[in-house]
Amino acid sequence: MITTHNLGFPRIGAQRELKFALEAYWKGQSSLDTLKQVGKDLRQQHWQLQSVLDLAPVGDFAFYDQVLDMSFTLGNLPVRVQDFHGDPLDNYFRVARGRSAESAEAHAQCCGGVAAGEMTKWFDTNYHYIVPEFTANTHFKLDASRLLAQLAEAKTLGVQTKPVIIGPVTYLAIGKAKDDSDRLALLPQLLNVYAELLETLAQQGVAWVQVDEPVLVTELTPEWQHAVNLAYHQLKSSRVKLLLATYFGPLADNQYLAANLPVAGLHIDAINARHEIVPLLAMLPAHKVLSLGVINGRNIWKTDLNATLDWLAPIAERLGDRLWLAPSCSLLHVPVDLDSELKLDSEIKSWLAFAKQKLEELQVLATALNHGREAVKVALAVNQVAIEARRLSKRVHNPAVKAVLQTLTPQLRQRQNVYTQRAAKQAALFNLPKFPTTTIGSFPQTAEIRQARRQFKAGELDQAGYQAVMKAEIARSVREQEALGLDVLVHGEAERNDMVEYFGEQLEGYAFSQFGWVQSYGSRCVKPPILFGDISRPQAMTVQWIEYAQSLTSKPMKGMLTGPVTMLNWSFVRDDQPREVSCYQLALAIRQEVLDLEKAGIRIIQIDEAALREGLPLRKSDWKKYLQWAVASFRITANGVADETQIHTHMCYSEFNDIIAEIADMDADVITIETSRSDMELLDAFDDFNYPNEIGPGVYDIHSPNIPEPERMVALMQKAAARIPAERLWVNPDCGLKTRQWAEVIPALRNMVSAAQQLRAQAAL
Ligand SMILES: Nc1nc2c(c(=O)[nH]1)N[C@@H](CNc1ccc(C(=O)N[C@@H](CCC(=O)N[C@@H](CCC(=O)N[C@@H](CCC(=O)O)C(=O)O)C(=O)O)C(=O)O)cc1)CN2
Ligand code: MET
Ligand SMILES: [Zn+2]
Repeated sequence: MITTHNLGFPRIGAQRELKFALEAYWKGQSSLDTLKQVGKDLRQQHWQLQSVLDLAPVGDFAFYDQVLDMSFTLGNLPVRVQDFHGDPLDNYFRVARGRSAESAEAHAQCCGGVAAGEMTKWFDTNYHYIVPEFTANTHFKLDASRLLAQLAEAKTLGVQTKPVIIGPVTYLAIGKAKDDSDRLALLPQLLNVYAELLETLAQQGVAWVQVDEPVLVTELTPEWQHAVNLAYHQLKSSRVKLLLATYFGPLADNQYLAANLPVAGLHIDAINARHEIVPLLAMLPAHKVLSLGVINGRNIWKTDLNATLDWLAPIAERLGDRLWLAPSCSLLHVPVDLDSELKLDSEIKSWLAFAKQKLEELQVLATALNHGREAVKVALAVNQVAIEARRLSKRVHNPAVKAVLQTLTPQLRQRQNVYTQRAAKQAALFNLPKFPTTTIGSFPQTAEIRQARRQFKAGELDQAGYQAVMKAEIARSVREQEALGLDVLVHGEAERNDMVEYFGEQLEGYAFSQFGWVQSYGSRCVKPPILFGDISRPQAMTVQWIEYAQSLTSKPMKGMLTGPVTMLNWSFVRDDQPREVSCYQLALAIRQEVLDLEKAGIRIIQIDEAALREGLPLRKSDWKKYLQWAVASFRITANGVADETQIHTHMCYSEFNDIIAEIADMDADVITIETSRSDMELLDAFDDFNYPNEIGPGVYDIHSPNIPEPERMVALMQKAAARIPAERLWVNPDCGLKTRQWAEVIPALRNMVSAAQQLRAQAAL
């Protein structure tokens, strides 16, 4: 018999129950007990939904982040919070979110202000984890309380469980040595704690433990490969069986290593590494379980069950009981339940599967293999109809779009003249001061804005009423910016639910859900729009809003768009054509918007590519190909404008050293980037490369509620000016301000403008 299991379930809740419970608790509107109860209820519901499986995960639930949970399990808290007292969950939130010394919370006096842990994206997903911190003195100490409590909970409910933990090598690999010490030197000590953890679980009668080592799908140096070997040879004496889980890509060079580790089972992503499975069968020791991730855990399309069975049947024959089936990765990256979607077009809905539906698919596959396809004849037939309908649908294929794509010429990507010529014309037109100030686009998404949008969507507020509220917000943003004395203004993005979803809602070829929430970090979620067909732009998307904003001021108003690569990387995308084809289609659609903005007299246009750097393939050997079409797409979008029109782009959470040539090749007149947390070190890349165009290195971290001091921002800009000629520097925050409050934004920007004034005064000396 085939065993079915799951690697992880989305924990935010089908109606984002966890988000609302967390935010209520953080605002002091509910108790810790209430929050813990919500967590418990969600775990119970999620196990219930997974009861069709032979093994359900335990330990995949996290109140903020599963990596931070693991840090607590290993007793690896940053030094700055180690003497905290109070409830462990409060301390956990302090590490996650930081706390200012002025905070009104309990313990603010005795264990006061603390910086939040650094956040970075989890492999190539839009999920962000709290980076484990190490030093040469890091000492690990087991705290299994969370896992044991959840295990006990599951047992009471009669769930067949499989605890899930992050593996030791991945844990070290995704963390950061704060003192530049060698993280691998910590491995022997870390392994002792893992061994202790596994023994603790064995004592609870646990049979299998899933150990996630996604680092195996990246390029590993010999030292890291050796670490993998060392780790699992040391853990092999454990009394539990280990299922080593890899996902997000092929094992490639690590295949032999992974196949021969002394563990009882290996999980492979059979969506992204299908071609590796058959060769792997020959390599796999005869006793080992092979778990195949045959349902896509990163996308929302129905699985072609018949095709999957055709491929699986001989493998199942060969492996017998040793075959396990699962989604390719944790279902954290997909929404919970398609059944909640009552407004989604029924045809498109019939092509989709969310987490709950994916588990049902898994069940059908296992039944077909265990008992014959006859046993699930109806389910297979229904699936077949949906797969065929999608393949042939006229709504997916638009001949006009495909025809335009055939005519892409290199001229489309080329601006009329080089940067230096453009810059001279732009300087004459805008007449900006030195160190011009601007912001990245969004201003606070206030409760009023969200409420108006909710009422509009629910039909309680009509179009005119909604537009009036949004216009009032835009007017407020413009007023505030003028009062602050900023040089290049933005409209504030009040009308946008999200920088990606907003455009998805307006483009042909996209569908969007009501409840398709996916966690991005902590309590923050995104609802990735569903790119299902050929993309076109029926009408202008932003022009009216920007024109309105420009009408309120004589200062330049930046047009604000999301670029093609970011649209692609933060959407659920088609699996029936290469990503680059979808990207070029997006590029052409957004190019039209750029040209329409220009026609409307908007002379500065920002095209955000926040996800361009983040979308890099996990293996460096695949970078070149990706960057080639990603940069080409951006250039198609941006480069149709006159020399006088200034193109900005923006990227955040980025590291540029290894792709600086491609960033330069995007040829934006101005790029704004996140730099404040790295103390401008990031700019070394721009300096070494002799980056030719203008740069706005972020001078303050928008993730923190703290108000940045002018002195610190001046100092940061001076550091920047040591690397980049001052004539080419802009002054701006790290990223958009939508998650902040106006009460934080105003003083922060006031200080930023004051910093710019000081810099100008110094420059004039
Ligand atoms: N797609 C995307 N990815 C990104 C980013 C980003 O901005 N977008 N930024 C980076 C960091 N990630 C982030 C992800 C989400 C949020 C964020 O603020 N999300 C909001 C939701 C934004 C949204 O879609 N809002 C909708 C729906 C709001 C909502 O919850 N409405 C309530 C009603 C609210 C009310 O009546 O007050 C409801 O529907 O029940 C809207 O504004 O219309 C949240 O979780 O709170 C921020 C950063 C990286 N990845
Ligand atoms: N223009 C967008 C904003 O300011 C860019 C955000 S990048 C995640 O919110
Ligand atoms: Zn940003």
